[in-house]
Amino acid sequence: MSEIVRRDPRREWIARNRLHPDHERVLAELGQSAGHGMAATEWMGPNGVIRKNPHAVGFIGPNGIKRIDRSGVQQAAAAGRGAGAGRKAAADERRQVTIEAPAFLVAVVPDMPGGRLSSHDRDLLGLARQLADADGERPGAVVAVLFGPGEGSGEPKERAGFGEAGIDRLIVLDGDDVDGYAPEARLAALTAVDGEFAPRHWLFPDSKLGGADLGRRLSARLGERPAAGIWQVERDAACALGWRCTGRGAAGTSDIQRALPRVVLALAECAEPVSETRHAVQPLALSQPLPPLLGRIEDLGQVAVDPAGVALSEAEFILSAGNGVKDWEGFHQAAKILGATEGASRVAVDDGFMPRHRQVGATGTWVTARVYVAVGISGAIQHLQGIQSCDKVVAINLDPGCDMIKRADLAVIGDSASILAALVEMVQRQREEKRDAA
Ligand SMILES: Cc1cc2nc3c(=O)[nH]c(=O)nc-3n(C[C@H](O)[C@H](O)[C@H](O)COP(=O)(O)OP(=O)(O)OC[C@H]3O[C@@H](n4cnc5c(N)ncnc54)[C@H](O)[C@@H]3O)c2cc1C
Repeated sequence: MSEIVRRDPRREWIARNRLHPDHERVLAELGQSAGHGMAATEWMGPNGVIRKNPHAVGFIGPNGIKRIDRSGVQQAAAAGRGAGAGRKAAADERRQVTIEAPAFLVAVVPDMPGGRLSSHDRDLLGLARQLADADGERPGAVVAVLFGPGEGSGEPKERAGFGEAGIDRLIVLDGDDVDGYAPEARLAALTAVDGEFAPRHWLFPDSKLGGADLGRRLSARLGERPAAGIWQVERDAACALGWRCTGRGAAGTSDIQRALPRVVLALAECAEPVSETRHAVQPLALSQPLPPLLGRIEDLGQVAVDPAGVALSEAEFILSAGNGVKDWEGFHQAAKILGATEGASRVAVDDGFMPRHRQVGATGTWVTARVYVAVGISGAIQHLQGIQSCDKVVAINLDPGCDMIKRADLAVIGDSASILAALVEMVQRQREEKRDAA
């Protein structure tokens, strides 16, 4: 047999094409995968020369600047999309960690928008783990403090991923008092937690969803000067708690370094979310029930807004139209019935079907919706860049091989007009049944 190494141009092409469904498998076969579904940044080529894969490091951020991918979501998702079984196996491979007698506690108060951990919450839990696990001899435990329905009312489905997010202990503070917008009651509840468990650190997401406000209130109550806008935490023996932090200051124009205080308000991407361990999520409870509080704020509930008036960058649910939409009346009707904000591909905008401010993508708006439904959009790289922060992507398309289907978490193959019509009919029927039942 000849010793000559034969090249396979097709496999090499797949190895270069990150969107190809077999990309991860072929990378692994060629020894260019770092395992756990992520592309390696460096490997040795057939002639002994070290090769670098510049694409494996980071992604383009919302402001167009290349960022380090701290979330691991893109790579994990890319790996998982091609092989659902692979993703399950990766999840099962996580090391189980139970911290029986923690040396200290790190408390995290996640925003939980829509009742689920957001990516910002997961970054924060990653930061909490960094602080808790720094001393292998005397590890701390990460305790998440949630406001919401108690354990007695059943385990919500969303809590299933808490262990994977890095939570060792869970305190659920429930009751009508802390429900909805109730900063006074929530502050009183957190003060009670502080009094009883005295966590070494309190971590809040520095976000407009509640964390920024609550964190500042708790700092004032505890008499601690908080560190806000934190994006990096590093060990520093010279600091009182052994850590130094860097945060955005001066209206976001410069970085400020200081010793890490007890109360920390951290930005998204402050740390990598937990990816290798699964934690115990043991329930913790206050020994005393929360005292009744005479609140001065009354939450009158949420105000319904017209989704059509919501800016794309703030929309949680987007129905986006591309060149594959032919029935525009049906599309607008579907967006109205589903309560979705409308988006569009550049082609739909250039063709005059949608206004320019509805364009999603590199030269349009970078969106962060929890659900993004792409109707008749092929998934050009410029469009995919604009939706990389979306939680769940649903694609409706005739072409099962298009890039949007590869990116999607759920794909529906078929004609956009008939699928949207069927969806509208189903939603309307369900609403009528609910009305009849009421
Ligand atoms: C510098 C530059 C910047 C750009 N910036 C952006 C940007 O910000 N945003 C952006 O979107 N694009 C941008 N583009 C354009 C981008 O490259 C693509 O051309 C564009 O996104 C394609 O739009 P589309 O997917 O709607 O259309 P197409 O590529 O034509 O895809 C139409 C899709 O609809 C499907 N389809 C057809 N009929 C049906 C049917 N009846 N039912 C269901 N599916 C159907 C097809 O299978 C296909 O997948 C940019 C391009 C350049 C060069």
